[in-house]
Amino acid sequence: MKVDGKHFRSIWRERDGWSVGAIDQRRLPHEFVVARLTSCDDAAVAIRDMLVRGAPLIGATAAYGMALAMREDASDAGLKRAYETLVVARPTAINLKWALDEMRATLAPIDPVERAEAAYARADEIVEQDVEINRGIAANGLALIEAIAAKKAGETVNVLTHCNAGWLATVDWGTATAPIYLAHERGIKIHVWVDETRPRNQGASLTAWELGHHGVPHTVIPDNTGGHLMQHGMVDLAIVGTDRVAANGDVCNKIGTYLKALAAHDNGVPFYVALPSPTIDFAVHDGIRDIPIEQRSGVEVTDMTGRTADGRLETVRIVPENSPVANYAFDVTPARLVTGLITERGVLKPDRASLAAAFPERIAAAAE
Ligand SMILES: CSC[C@@H](O)[C@@H](O)C(=O)COP(=O)(O)O
Repeated sequence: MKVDGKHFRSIWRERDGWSVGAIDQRRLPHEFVVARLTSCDDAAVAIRDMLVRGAPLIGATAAYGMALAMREDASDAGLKRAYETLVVARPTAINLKWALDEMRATLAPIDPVERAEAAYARADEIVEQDVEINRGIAANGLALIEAIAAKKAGETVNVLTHCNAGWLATVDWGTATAPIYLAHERGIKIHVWVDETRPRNQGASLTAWELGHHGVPHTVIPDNTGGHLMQHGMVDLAIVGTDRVAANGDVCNKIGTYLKALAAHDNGVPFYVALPSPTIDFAVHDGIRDIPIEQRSGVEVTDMTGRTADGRLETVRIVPENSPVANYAFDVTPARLVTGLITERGVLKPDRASLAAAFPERIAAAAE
């Protein structure tokens, strides 16, 4: 998508042909800084420390991490070590394991001397595939927005989103934002309520940044505002992303998503989840019981970083010194609260039969 008129992706191969460039998302919205990853360890740290984040981008970074690892050591032991280093970088987004499994399936059967080249080629494919998938999500989600716009006879369509499931969380377009960007391109009047998304504020710092730089009208709201807006008819639909969808349609996403789904249900607001097929985990049958929920450092809760009036970046503590804090990074929204799953193969009912019918090849792979 565009940053002040110039097209960017969140990750790319650098001109040298082997190192990997990525926007350092820890620095946004205050500074636009590009990081250069030159080793498998760089990729693992970038994922762990959230220089890159968002389920599809985590997968893409891991794929390039495997390619970087194959330059260092393409032996069977090197392949195993790279897989094991990267797969533990973050626990919840299944796209990480999906991308690593894809890479390993490509690399394990071939001669080590060919592995580095093959790894870059497969990683590039994963990256391009992500963009294509998101274009599909954009087209399928657009139909939902167009239907609401038609009912509202040209009045602005108000979409609520949580966290950042935008182009920064993928390679390009985003998942939840893909239909929004396409609707905006098609001239539909659209406005986005952006949940700030405590504690890391991905909504306030990333979604607001990318929508603003692409020219999409939006308003940042504190996380607890959504229910009020829905009660007053100010939200036409919610679209969120996801880090893992279980085979039964349960949706794991950034902490707070569940509360928004409850508020949407109570107010008759359609609640959609946008996802690329690599986010479906057919090996998990009950999302609430079995999806691992990442717990992150309490510092993300106790401290906040921002720009001071005189332009300095400063971190301040907002919690009393001795108060314990908890930082569950994700929650699971039960399938019954989800209106539909916007995928590259259409808008699906959030249930086992619909997911299985749309992605039969993924079921077969999960059973192997
Ligand atoms: C298209 S990204 C979907 C999700 O990954 C997104 O909504 C989210 O929860 C991101 O969490 P994060 O902790 O910032 O990686």
